[in-house]
Amino acid sequence: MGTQLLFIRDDESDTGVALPDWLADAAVAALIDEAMLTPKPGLVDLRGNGAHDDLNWLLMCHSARTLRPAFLAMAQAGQHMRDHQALRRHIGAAGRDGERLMMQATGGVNTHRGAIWALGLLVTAAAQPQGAGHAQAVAQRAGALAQLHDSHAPAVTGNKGALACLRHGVGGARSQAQAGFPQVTQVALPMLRASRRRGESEDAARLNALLAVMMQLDDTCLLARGGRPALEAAQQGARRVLDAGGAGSADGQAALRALDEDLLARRVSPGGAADLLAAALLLDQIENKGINMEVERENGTTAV
Ligand SMILES: CC(C)(COP(=O)(O)OP(=O)(O)OC[C@H]1O[C@@H](n2cnc3c(N)ncnc32)[C@H](O[C@H]2O[C@H](COP(=O)(O)OP(=O)(O)OP(=O)(O)O)[C@@H](O)[C@H]2O)[C@@H]1O)[C@@H](O)C(=O)NCCC(=O)NCCS
Ligand SMILES: Nc1ncnc2[nH]cnc12
Repeated sequence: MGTQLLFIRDDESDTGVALPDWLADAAVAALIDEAMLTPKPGLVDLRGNGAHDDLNWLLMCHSARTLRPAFLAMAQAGQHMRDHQALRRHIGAAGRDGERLMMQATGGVNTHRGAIWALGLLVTAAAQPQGAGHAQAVAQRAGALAQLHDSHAPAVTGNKGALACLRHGVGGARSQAQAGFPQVTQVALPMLRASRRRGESEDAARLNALLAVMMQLDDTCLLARGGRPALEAAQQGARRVLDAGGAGSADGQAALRALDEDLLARRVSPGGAADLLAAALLLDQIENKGINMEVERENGTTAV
């Protein structure tokens, strides 16, 4: 039923919180939930810094909170700006401001560049008053925004992800967004929900969603640090965990430990897949809110 719902587009939702504020809080919460999910292969989690010398989960959470004003600015623009080209330029500037805030807050460590991009586009699209609020529709609108040219963006970023795209002939974060986040809507969310339906714990469901994305994603974090061998090791290792029963089973947990050890030995981590898990957790919150509102409408308790 959730996929048929229209999202409430008023400035004030049922809880009295303006929609852009709610979306900014939801984006920050999704990033914190991702950072704290444990045990993730190669990534920062509650156990430690994974394959990263300069990261830990407290820094990831601090970075996430620092990004709230950037997500709020993007959601507010999505709610009020009707000219899509102008909106694209506006959120591009807000995204670059967010990157500067992140770098200041972390002392120059890249904690969330990919997440600012993905979740920034999604909060903008979710706040747009035209169109439906279910995950697929929000991701498609976000993809349409990502396809628009931002005339103020630097032609070449020189970032490691962009270089990895050129060297290995993959699309990376930019293509994933421009395609409407298929790894989020067609892989992560279905796995999250299927695991929940099977009665698995929320952590196991989220880990399974991460692993499902890892199996297929052209993750430029892995490519930049470890080339094709690292990407293939991560993809095959993720498949082995899921084939063994996933993060909720004893065999799956053993395979997950082996994958973690392999990625740590290679000093690589699936940072792009982690960002897309956070994007899935954000869209999950958005759809749940739509569903709750529909229930309240049916009960006659919320005027829409
Ligand atoms: C279009 C942009 C994404 C620009 O990206 P660019 O091409 O310049 O490359 P990167 O910024 O390097 O890569 C993008 C990040 O996206 C994540 N990612 C990787 N692969 C994918 C994928 N296939 N799909 C989705 N997302 C992907 C990944 O981010 C995570 O990794 C980062 C940590 O990496 P790490 O290697 O540890 O850190 P580094 O410091 O880079 O290296 P070391 O020195 O430590 O080895 C972390 O950020 C995670 O989030 C990629 O890194 C976009 O950013 C852009 O154009 N922005 C401009 C503003 C804008 O237009 N915004 C629009 C509204 S938001
Ligand atoms: N948990 C995490 N560890 C390392 N890099 C990341 N990028 C996004 N989330 C991450």
